[in-house]
Amino acid sequence: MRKPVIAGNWKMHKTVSNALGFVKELKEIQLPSDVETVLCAPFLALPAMVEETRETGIGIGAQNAHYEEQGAFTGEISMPMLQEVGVSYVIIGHSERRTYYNETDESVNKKTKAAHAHGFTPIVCVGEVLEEREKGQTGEVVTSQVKAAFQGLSSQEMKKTIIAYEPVWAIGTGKASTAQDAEEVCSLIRKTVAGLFDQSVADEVRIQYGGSVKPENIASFMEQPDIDGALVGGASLKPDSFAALVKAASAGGNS
Ligand SMILES: O=C(CO)COP(=O)(O)O
Repeated sequence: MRKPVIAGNWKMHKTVSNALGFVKELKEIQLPSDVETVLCAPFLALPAMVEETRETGIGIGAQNAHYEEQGAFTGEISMPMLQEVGVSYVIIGHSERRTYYNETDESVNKKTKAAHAHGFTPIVCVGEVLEEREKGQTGEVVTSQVKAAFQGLSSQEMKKTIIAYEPVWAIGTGKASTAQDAEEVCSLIRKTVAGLFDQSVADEVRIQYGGSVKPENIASFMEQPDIDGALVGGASLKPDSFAALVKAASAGGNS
């Protein structure tokens, strides 16, 4: 059984005090223990969030990191820096970073390896843009991103990696993929992992859907056999909405 994993990606939202206020409110809500719960926050908020979530079961993640340990990379943050403050997850290859910050399949691969080398759980994002979907290239695009991202990983590293399938046209648009279309791609991703490694690795790896996930539509995604959770932007910014997502992903449902 794969443990469902719900991760909030706050993107460039929340000051340190906003972030702490969120966590304090979230701690007042009883969250199910059968769902892995992660908050990926701006770098500045991470140390305080790690402290505030100790012994809560809530994991804290960064939204990016450099693959080099240190060096002349003005403005960047390295994995050892994140490791020291107690961060456990790192999002890699988000489409916004691929689009605006020149993230490539090659840098995604290097970052994924670096994340494992420092004991993080990477959340590696893949997904097609609208034009690729319209041309019927979704399968081809996503397969090639998966192959490039995980080249050279050990089976153990692959099993620990979380893959987030985020069709770019569904991000922040309010137009989520249908659950069936998302399942089709997530199933293809799992088959691709089986081809790169083996079936037992593919059976363990967790695949999230991301793109306009809300408390109202998350159940339809969680019902799919190859979807093990969600990576959520907008709907993760308020504690009650985020908690509703986590509860809906529990085997107990959202009742
Ligand atoms: O990009 C996303 C999560 O990484 C999805 O964002 P939205 O949930 O706001 O569509």
